Amino acid sequence: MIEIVDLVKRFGPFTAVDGVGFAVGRGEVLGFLGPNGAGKSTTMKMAAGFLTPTRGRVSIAGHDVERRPLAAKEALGYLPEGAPAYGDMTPRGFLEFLGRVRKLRGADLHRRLAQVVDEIQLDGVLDQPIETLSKGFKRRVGLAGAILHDPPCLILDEPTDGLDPNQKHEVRNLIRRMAPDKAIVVSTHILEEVEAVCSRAVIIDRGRVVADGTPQDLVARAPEHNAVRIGLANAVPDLAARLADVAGVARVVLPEGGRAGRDFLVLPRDHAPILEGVAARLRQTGIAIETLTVDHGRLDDVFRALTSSDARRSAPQQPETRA
Ligand SMILES: Nc1ncnc2c1ncn2[C@@H]1O[C@H](COP(=O)(O)OP(=O)(O)OP(=O)(O)O)[C@@H](O)[C@H]1O
Repeated sequence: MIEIVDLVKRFGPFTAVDGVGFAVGRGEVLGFLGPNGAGKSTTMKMAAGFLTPTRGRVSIAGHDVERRPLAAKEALGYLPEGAPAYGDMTPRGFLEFLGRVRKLRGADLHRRLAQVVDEIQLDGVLDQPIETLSKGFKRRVGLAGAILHDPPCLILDEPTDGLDPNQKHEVRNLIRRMAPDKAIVVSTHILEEVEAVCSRAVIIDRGRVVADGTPQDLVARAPEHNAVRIGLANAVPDLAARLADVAGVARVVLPEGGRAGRDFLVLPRDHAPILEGVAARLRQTGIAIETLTVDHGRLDDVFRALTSSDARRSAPQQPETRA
């Protein structure tokens, strides 16, 4: 439904987007991630037909954005960065205007408007000039405008930016509700949002795709994926040495904020599952265990490993303190 092929954007000598490509099918919510300045908004502007690519092409619901711009835009709802709107209009006037641009008329327009206003909870501010609304409400007006014509494809640039936690939750629920019959791209800096609503994540760094997979696939690349955390009732200073030769164990370190001699982080070699071996060795030693858990890894560790320049020069490190 949304197909982006080898997209490049140069501003003078600077390459902001450098060969980005991915496709999003119906029912998929793709989280588009990257650090500040990575090229997310520039990619989304090109995908929505608001910026001409230096190279590459985009198709929306089968329509080439450059060759069939009207058909492509009819099939697309786009929430740009900052959601620009006419400040002196009210949300009601603005959304009615957008609805008419989108060819909605009469009862259809009013039915759809009522539905969207209810979904995005805009009733309280419908008749207040947009320029007097809080940042969160302005963002919600933009989101209402993007989904008003119920398009099959959505590109949402940081849809929860500026919203309070309750509203963030509501907007994520709305995206989940819309997901089964739409193709959706959502850019965000909030990694928990990706795990909450996205079926797939693409990470870009300096204009290039550096990862593309399900959130679970990406988490499995975290340095601590399948590591085992041990908490002991009493200190056993030589436990690290006793675990060092368990099959698959790379090293044993003191976890961040851990208690020396009582807390241990056992890191596997190549994410090997080591829980059983570690547990068997602990049973043999007869040590009293307070807690024993497997780490699944965190998306933000993966994000940092793939996108920060320091991390790219060397493999992600655990704190150097030996347990
Ligand atoms: N019109 C422009 N002229 C020159 N450089 C631009 C222009 N638009 C964007 N850039 C540059 O392109 C790079 C990518 O910007 P972009 O806004 O796409 O990043 P982003 O990933 O959306 O960042 P953020 O997370 O901060 O919103 C940045 O270095 C930005 O300064």
